Amino acid sequence: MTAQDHSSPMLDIAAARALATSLVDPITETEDLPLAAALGRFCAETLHSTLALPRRARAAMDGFALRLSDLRDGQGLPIAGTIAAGAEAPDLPAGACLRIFTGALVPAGADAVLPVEDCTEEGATLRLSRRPEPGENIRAPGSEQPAGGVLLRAHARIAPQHVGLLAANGITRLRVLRRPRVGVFSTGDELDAQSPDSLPDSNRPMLLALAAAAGAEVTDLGLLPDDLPAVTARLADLRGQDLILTSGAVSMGGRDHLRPALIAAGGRIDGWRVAIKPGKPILFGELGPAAITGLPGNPFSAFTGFHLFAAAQLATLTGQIPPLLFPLEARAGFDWSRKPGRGEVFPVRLAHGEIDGMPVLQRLGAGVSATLFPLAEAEGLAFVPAETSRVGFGARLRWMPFVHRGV
Ligand SMILES: Nc1nc2c(c(=O)[nH]1)N[C@H]1C(S)=C(S)[C@@H](COP(=O)(O)OP(=O)(O)OC[C@H]3O[C@@H](n4cnc5c(N)ncnc54)[C@H](O)[C@@H]3O)O[C@H]1N2
Ligand code: MOO
Repeated sequence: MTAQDHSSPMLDIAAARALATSLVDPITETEDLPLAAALGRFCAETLHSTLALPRRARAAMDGFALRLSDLRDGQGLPIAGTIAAGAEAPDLPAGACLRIFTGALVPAGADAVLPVEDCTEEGATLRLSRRPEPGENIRAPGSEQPAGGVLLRAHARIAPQHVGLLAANGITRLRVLRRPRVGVFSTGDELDAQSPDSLPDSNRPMLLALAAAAGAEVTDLGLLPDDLPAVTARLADLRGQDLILTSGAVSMGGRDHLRPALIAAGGRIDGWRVAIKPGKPILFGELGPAAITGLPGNPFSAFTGFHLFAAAQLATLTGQIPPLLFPLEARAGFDWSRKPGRGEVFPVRLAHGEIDGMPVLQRLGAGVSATLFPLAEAEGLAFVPAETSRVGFGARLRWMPFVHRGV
């Protein structure tokens, strides 16, 4: 595709996602890390448990370990002692019971632990208010985790619960993928602090933050000016990124230099423009070994473009299948008439209450892509298909909450 090609048809969302992800390859380089440094990283290999847990029978409640065959109706049991936490348990003496605490080793010979709530102590004698079931409140060896079970699959993102599970299995180091390297440019002389009517650059810090939250090692590549030779030279010099994100300069205007600069710098344009609102002017390309995704300049369009396409590229880089878009169902807590023609993404938050057992979403903002203000209170993004002309109160909606997957 050339930089002048304004007539090529717009991609639909699925085709654009497929194209975007086809431009990146899963990372294969790995590094070895201590468990404490692995949060948010992607596991390089499937980890299996080497132990069945618990290794030995342990009490599930504070109470008394006893042998069911010692119980006689109406008779108590002498309390022969206490099993201290962390201590080796003595054998259970014949005809007696032992005081035991949650997690302590069950003494050999005991086949139930009766909780303190179900007995009373009369001096050194235990009175039982009921007969326990065989095995009651005993965590049997291997009952919680099999040996050889999967602890963490290759490419899973390491979340706090994985840190706990691996620690419980005595794993203190693990092999993770190197982070995807993402460089972010913004474009436009109006963002230069020296210009007379300068605007704050919101997209670059936001895209750096989005990529970092998705697990990338991010590099701030700065601001590209509205000058074709200068943009070309900056792109031609670029090394060491897996994915380059830009915002702005990708539409039709005379200052929209990204496409010609990418070609002049030796790159390729693989796709341009997606049938979606907002975010139509978006570019998918390559620059040397890196993919380059040119997001629109309007800040909300850059934000949605990241969620729809760049997030899928990052998932692919880390060996994952990109998650489904808008996987959850909810009901509209608003009535909205719109112009059909393009699928539309808009910010939402959860309203109080439910309709037919489903969460209710409130639409935020007025569909203006130049502002991030509606995101102040947003909890996710919802989607309506191209043909929809009205979303009535209570209508079904698809949406995706903002979550940093797996962490
Ligand atoms: N004739 C046409 N004009 C426009 C079209 C079109 O199809 N034909 N598309 C419109 C749409 S939709 C969008 S979105 C914008 C996107 O254009 P660009 O990607 O080329 O973005 P810019 O023109 O560079 O900037 C647009 C807007 O966003 C502001 N901006 C840019 N970068 C940042 C940043 N890092 N932080 C904050 N704000 C930023 C910029 O100042 C402009 O206001 O084009 C429409 N026009
Ligand atoms: O599609 Mo633009 O991205 O409307 O704002």
